[in-house]
Amino acid sequence: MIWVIGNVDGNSYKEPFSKGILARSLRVSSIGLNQAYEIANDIENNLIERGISEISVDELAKTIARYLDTVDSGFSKKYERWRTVRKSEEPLIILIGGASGVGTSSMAFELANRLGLKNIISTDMIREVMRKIISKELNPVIHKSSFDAYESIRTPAIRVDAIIEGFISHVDVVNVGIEAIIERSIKEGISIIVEGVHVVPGFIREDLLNQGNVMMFTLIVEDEEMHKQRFYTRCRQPWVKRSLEHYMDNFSTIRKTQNFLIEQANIHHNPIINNVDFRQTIDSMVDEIIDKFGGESNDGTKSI
Ligand SMILES: Nc1ncnc2c1ncn2[C@@H]1O[C@H](COP(=O)(O)OP(=O)(O)OP(=O)(O)O)[C@@H](O)[C@H]1O
Ligand SMILES: O=C(O)[C@@H](CO)OP(=O)(O)O
Repeated sequence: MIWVIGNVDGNSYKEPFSKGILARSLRVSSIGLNQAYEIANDIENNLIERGISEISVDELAKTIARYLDTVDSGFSKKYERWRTVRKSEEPLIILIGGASGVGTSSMAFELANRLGLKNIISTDMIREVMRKIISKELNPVIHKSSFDAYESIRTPAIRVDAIIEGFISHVDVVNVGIEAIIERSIKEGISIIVEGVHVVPGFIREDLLNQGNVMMFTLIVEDEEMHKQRFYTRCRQPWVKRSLEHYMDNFSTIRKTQNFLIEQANIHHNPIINNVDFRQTIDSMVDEIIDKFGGESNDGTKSI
């Protein structure tokens, strides 16, 4: 057996070498699952051939980077820069917003898998807790969907557009919960992905966004027909209880909320990703994260 020796706060620990853990850690470099397992297998065989029974985490990481370099220098650069992000003392907090149906929950799940993150929270769940605390009488808008919240605004719309007014009132309440999650994650050092329609650029406190490794993305689906299809695919799953009708009846207002999200993302210089191909979406998010927090690449450029 090969032992991997690590160090936490000056205390060393050892654990058995795991091909599964190694393979998963390679996924961040956009290496497919099969190739990642083949590489992990090769690296293990190489260690056995060299008669190594103990290896430090740093030495193992160097061995992996050297191996990846022989396959594709892009892989090794990405791998090493991701390690810089992982070694940061600050947790990674990724916020993924987007209008209903564009794929925030699906992409959060895929990204967590790619990065090996264990915590995902949906803003719909934060809202659900709030609905138990705040009565419909006190705050009717959060008891609606983000896109039809305008139907419950008590005071007449002050802004020109009632749909956006309703959306803002709805998001504003849930945002309090999002900020609490970010505060707690920073305080406890927990890396997390927060996803949902309530993640809107310009709403979350700047001082929180500037702390630690916080990164926000806005997902969109530019093509109307494709966006519509997403609701069909979601409702096709037998366990999904959301009614297709609710989203189809409100499709034009959902698109309006997407336009508002795009405007906000542009004003606040947040990355916008057109979520067409899921691999490309995840690759773009990973690249943006590594570019922002992974330091300079070896050749001095910021792009990967
Ligand atoms: N890049 C993609 N390619 C193909 N299908 C996708 C992609 N992203 C999401 N989908 C599919 O679109 C549907 C809607 O996605 P999802 O439920 O993740 O949206 P959402 O933004 O979380 O919606 P809501 O905010 O209303 O909960 C799902 O069936 C999902 O599998
Ligand atoms: O408010 C919304 O836009 C959606 C987001 O998922 O929630 P629900 O469909 O549960 O109303």
